[in-house]
Amino acid sequence: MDTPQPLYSAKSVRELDRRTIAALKIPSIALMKRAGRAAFVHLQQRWPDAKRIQVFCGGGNNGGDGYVIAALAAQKQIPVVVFACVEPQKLKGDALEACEYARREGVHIVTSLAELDSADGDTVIVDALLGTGFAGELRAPVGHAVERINKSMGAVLAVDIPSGLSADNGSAGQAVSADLTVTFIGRKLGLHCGRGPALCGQVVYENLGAPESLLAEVEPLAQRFDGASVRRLAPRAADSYKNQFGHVLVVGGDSGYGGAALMAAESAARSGAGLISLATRPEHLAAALTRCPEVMAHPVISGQELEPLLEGPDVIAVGPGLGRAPWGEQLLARAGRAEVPLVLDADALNTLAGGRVLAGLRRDDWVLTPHLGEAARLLGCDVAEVLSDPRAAASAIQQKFSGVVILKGAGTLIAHDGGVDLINSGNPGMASGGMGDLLTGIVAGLIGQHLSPLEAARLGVWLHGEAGNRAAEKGQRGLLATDLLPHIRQLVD
Ligand SMILES: NC(=O)C1=CN([C@@H]2O[C@H](COP(=O)(O)OP(=O)(O)OC[C@H]3O[C@@H](n4cnc5c(N)ncnc54)[C@H](O)[C@@H]3O)[C@@H](O)[C@H]2O)[C@@H](O)CC1
Ligand SMILES: [K+]
Repeated sequence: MDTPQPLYSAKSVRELDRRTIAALKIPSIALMKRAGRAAFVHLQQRWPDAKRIQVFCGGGNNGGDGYVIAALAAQKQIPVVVFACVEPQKLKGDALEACEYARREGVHIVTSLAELDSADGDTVIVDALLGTGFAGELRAPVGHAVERINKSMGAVLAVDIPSGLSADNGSAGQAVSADLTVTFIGRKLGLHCGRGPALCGQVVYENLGAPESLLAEVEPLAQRFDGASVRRLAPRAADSYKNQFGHVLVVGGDSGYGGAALMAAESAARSGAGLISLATRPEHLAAALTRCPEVMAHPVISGQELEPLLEGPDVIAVGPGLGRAPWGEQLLARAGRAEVPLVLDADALNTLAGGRVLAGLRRDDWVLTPHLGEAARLLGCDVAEVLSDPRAAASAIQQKFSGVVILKGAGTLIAHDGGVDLINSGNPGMASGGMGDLLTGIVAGLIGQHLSPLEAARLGVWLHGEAGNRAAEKGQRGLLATDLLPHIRQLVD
């Protein structure tokens, strides 16, 4: 199993920069030249036929990296022009030195956007306006440059981070939308959550020779897991029997929402759970048994009828299609007190947020799986606030309710009592109804197979996204949640 990758704040990366310079015993301009060279190598690999390069340079060291890139392009006889957002005579330190280097290589520098030709499809634009020094809202002159980059026809390489994106939390107002981001020294959390995945394009990490051991010296904001670093299920013994792999009960499916509960039940089954029960409205029974006869479907019309069904299972998933009517509230009130691990989703979360049911309950053995809207309700804030710092929001929900919190998104965050994890898997085709129900079923199915709630959350999130990627090979638009089911089965072993 690989170790997860640490993800840092801008402040921590600046600290890593300092430590790297000290450890390598090189002047800071030498590190800047390494950064520029690394970015330029990736530019040439990605766009070997680039006819011209426009470099947008800011007034700090991110701009300095840009001047180095421009110098290297000029050395290779590639037509290159720099737009200096901050006049060169105002530059200081390494950025000034890098600018002089570019000048010595004959790079043409302009200080007004009007002097810049419009970039066509053969142009590569280098965004070196703002890096880890960016804070607050984007100020005016930089905003015009960002607008110009985003409206142009050229491909865009962002140096270290797309300008305007927060390295700390992935929030962004006006920001560069890049095709490729080459990031240095420490991976920044903001590249991987919130708006980050949409703004960065492909992300490439270059450590610029920084010793690996340095990374452990600085506290990360989160750990990034992928298929190689999540704990997988152990192979099954030849003499296995079904009771060893957990009995999952799914509770949900009020009138009109029967499919949600059934999809959760079926995905728990495809994740390898030994036995699956479903407690749902009587009217959904026939459809459930037709679609998936392996599921033991029970009709429930009141909380009382659920009571005996709570005795058998090893894990209970509550919420898919539960609705917010008294029927769902009654079921949640009872299931929420069951003495086995729980997975709560959808209207179970909305009802929990309402505070009338399970008020004040904190459990170490439950997994809450909110999307942005549900997260906002759980915290009593609006979605914009969750988006402004998704990691902080996931942590705040975990602190309020305990257990494991999966905040779903392009970079899904998993908050637990040991910190925050992040997993990037999946694709925009998965923005369709039913996908969350599958995740709920998968996580419950994995807990049934003896992973801890946290391990099940990690593996479940990765597996769900990966199944989505495989299913999307035939196209993202029109991808249905049930299209993922065969892939879940292939990935779970
Ligand atoms: N420090 C180092 O050792 C290294 C730094 N490197 C580069 O340097 C970058 C960090 O450099 P700096 O710390 O100089 O910072 P940046 O260059 O990222 O940003 C500083 C500039 O941004 C402006 N700025 C800040 N907030 C703004 C806002 N809201 N609106 C408009 N302008 C704003 C500041 O006025 C200043 O001109 C990294 O991202 C990386 O690209 C690399 O060269 C590798 C080595
Ligand atoms: K940048």
